[in-house]
Amino acid sequence: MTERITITRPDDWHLHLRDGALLQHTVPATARVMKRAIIMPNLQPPVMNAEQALEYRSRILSRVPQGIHFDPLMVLYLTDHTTPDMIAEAKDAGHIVAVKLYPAGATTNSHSGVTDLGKLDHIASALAEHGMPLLVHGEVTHNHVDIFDREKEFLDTILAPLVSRHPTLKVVVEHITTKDAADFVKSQGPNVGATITVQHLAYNRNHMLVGGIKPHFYCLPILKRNLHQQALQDVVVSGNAKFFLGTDSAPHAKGAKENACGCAGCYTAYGAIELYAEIFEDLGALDQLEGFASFHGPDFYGLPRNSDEITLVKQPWQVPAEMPFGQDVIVPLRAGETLRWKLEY
Ligand SMILES: NC(=O)N[C@@H](CC(=O)O)C(=O)O
Ligand SMILES: [Zn+2]
Ligand SMILES: [Zn+2]
Repeated sequence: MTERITITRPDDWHLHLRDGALLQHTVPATARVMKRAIIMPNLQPPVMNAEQALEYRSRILSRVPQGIHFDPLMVLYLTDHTTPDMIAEAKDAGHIVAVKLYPAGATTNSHSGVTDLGKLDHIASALAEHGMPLLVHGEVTHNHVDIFDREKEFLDTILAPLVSRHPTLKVVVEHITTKDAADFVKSQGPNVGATITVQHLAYNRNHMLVGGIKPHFYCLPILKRNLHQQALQDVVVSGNAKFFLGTDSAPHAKGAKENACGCAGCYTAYGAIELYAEIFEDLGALDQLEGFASFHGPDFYGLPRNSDEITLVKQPWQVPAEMPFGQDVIVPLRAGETLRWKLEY
């Protein structure tokens, strides 16, 4: 039985840090283990231009614990008013590596997102020209499309046509949840990749809905049926380099989750690599963890792989029932449960 694993230091290619007082919790939780993270721009108001992105980056850096080198990779939030010039400016500013597409109304703080998904060609061309990836929350928002079908519908009606019109555009399908998305990404060229979260590997909709509704499993895109979970597990076990670690750690205070209208998002950053290690071990694929967590992401983004390492040891520890979160508390994914792997400091 493996008791200890050492891998190249990982990065998180999809992370929500929030802002203000919450950064004192969220930044150290990720910076303890990840060298870099793609910082999602869905603040209120969103991070829409280079200046806002660099200001947000300094607020994040001011919360990095001493002695740790953490590099937040910033992202612009695409709105109906984003112009190719704003993209060029972001590229020139440095530290801004991608642009994020939220279909308006698809998820948390997406109301400023794109309302007409058919009008993205000028943005796609600018991104392709600058070699900047388009990161997508891949769900349509039409009322008549069932919430469990929204990812597939987005791929079929929006993304596949967009990618075929812009064959050199780099696209990351974020937090994929379906076999359809895994198959779509596999069928495309090396310019199309995907992030996969802990919760979509570890759970399916039964975990959320059988025996009582469990709001801490509610995230978007929503957990799907088990055959989709299985398809995601299969791609990570296969070691396919198009798929990489993106926690989508999306913290919301306990009261906002345990609510008649609960927010979407799971908080996993506190134990991200430990949670993935457990799943990979359960899948008999611990040997694939390093590629998924540390190689495939930088290779896709065209960034260097990290040069230092981390070690995980088999040392069971109990996840707290709650953690401090500004004036509030947060309930982490796997609250009160025992995790098998621990980061060795
Ligand atoms: N994934 C989620 O359920 N929530 C994210 C938004 C997102 O990534 O879609 C959040 O910001 O809370
Ligand atoms: Zn999303
Ligand atoms: Zn997210």
